[in-house]
Amino acid sequence: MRKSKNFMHNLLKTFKIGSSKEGQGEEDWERIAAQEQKHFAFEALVAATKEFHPTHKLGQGGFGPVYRGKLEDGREIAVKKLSHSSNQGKKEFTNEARLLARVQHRNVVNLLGYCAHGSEKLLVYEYVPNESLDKLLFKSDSKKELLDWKRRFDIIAGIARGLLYLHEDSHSCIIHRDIKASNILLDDKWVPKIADFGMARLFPEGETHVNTRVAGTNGYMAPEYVMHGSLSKAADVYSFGVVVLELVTGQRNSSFNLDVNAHSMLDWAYKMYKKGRSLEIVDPALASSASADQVAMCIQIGLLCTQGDPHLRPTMNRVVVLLSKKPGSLDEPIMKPGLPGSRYRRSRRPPGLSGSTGTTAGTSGTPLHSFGSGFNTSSTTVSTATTTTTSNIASSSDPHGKRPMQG
Ligand SMILES: Nc1ncnc2c1ncn2[C@@H]1O[C@H](COP(=O)(O)OP(=O)(O)OP(=O)(O)O)[C@@H](O)[C@H]1O
Repeated sequence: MRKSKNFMHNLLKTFKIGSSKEGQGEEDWERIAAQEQKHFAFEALVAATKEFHPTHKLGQGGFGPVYRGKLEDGREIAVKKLSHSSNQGKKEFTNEARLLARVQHRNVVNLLGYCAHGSEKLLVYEYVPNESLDKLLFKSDSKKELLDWKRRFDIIAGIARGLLYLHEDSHSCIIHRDIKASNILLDDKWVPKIADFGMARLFPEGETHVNTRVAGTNGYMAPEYVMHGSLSKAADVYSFGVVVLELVTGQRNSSFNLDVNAHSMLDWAYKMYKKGRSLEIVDPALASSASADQVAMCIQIGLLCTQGDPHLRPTMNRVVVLLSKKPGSLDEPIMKPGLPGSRYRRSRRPPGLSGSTGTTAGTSGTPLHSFGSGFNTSSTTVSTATTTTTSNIASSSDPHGKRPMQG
């Protein structure tokens, strides 16, 4: 479904994105926007957020604070306020407005409207109550318990559908460029919503990749993008694969420390998979809820998506199909994750060959806890890696682990 062209047009005009015809005054777009009910009066947002009261603050993004609010009609909203000081933020802010105005999908956060009031610029979203995935997965053990396997699997499937929509089904291809756990919001029914389109790019029709300056988050960026600025849908697929493995392991890729011989969670996951011990990487919090074959399938999908060669990664279309299939019919990941040094070098084994190496044990419906001692991941030892992974390449200079947006 598309949002109305008028909404898009008026939004662009509001933030002065693109060209605007001379002579069309502010009254014009105010009038049309009011008709569409997409333009929010500043006063309404002030009232909804109790004058942007600190207790209503949900967090601080790259371009400014986000506040929770309630409109007079009862709708709950999240309001992003552009910081006056941030030039970088202004660019991301307008980019987010421009791209989100084009999309509408169950798994993409819904932009309800916008407000420009003097120097104030604000975006108004549906409020997504269950916080971002990183807060649940990495920041508190009690919250982690809320994410049983069924929820995690549904989250994986939902993000996959949202990304497929952005890549293939919205009216032009959108590459998100910053898929990560903190940009996945969860609603009251645990439906995942892809958020934060500050760095997203519209992709030229007919192009398979473009070269661009690197901007993204450590631990989630594909090696060909980090090393060569080569951006394609496969870069989002890579980041998605990282999120899948983070959901399975409960470990953040960029700050992994369970195994001193592994450079990152991805490196660890791949090595354990190759040893046929992949169930040992599963988050202990999932012991009673996960089924081994479904978990094994997700590990394999995560590893397929994070292969160093972008051509070997599945498309999001393929991922959605794989997730809907019965486990056991997947290709083998034939290449290690995030290997910039051996870019495009293929294994002699053809893709799709399912050899015995690295396959995971499990029969249909077998609960994970019946696989015995596999959960003691801290005692795992693996051979010394000679490869460098994405998380080692990207420097970590800010608390968000985010590289600055350069272009
Ligand atoms: N629609 C929403 N509903 C509920 N919470 C939201 C919504 N949008 C954003 N938030 C919360 O507001 C905070 C800031 O979000 P924002 O997307 O601006 O930045 P971020 O992703 O945390 O950081 P960065 O910009 O560095 O990636 C986050 O904690 C996020 O969970």
